[in-house]
Amino acid sequence: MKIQLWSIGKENDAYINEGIKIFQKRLQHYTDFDIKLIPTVKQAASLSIPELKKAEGKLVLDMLQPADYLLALDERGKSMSTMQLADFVRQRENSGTRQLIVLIGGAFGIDAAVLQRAQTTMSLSALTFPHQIVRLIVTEQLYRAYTVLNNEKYHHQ
Ligand SMILES: C[S@@+](CC[C@H](N)C(=O)[O-])C[C@H]1O[C@@H](n2cnc3c(N)ncnc32)[C@H](O)[C@@H]1O
Repeated sequence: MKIQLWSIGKENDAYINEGIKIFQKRLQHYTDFDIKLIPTVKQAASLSIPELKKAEGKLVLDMLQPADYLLALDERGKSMSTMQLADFVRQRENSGTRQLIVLIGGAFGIDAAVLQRAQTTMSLSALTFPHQIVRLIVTEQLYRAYTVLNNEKYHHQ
């Protein structure tokens, strides 16, 4: 299964990038994993927040393939333990999902139309994190999930 982490927003600051690269490299031992940063829409400054969310949502919806499984990250979503995340990944692999898209929203979150398209919406906690930090957490948690699925020590040491 290919996993793509899509994130609306700018390049990572160097200190975040360093961490992401470490876990991205480790995760790539287990699965085909890639990160795509989606720049916000050009006219962002002239849009209201709902208009901006809708425009960003349209960008994402246009990029998705019908068979893609969409896991949206939203603080109001379903919370999962690491073991539940590992189970989720296993289920996706067993169900023949070819591409799992993990989506991180922009500064104002993910538009309702995209949340509706998502098969699963996951919360990392009730706290709001900056999207760059979410990129790092998700990359590490996916790596952690794969170490669980492969009976590696990382999660239990
Ligand atoms: C700065 S946050 C946007 C917060 C926005 N005000 C909202 O209410 O959704 C940017 C993105 O990071 C992700 N994010 C931040 N905190 C999160 C959390 N606790 N759980 C899951 N995703 C989170 C979400 O994808 C969110 O769209």
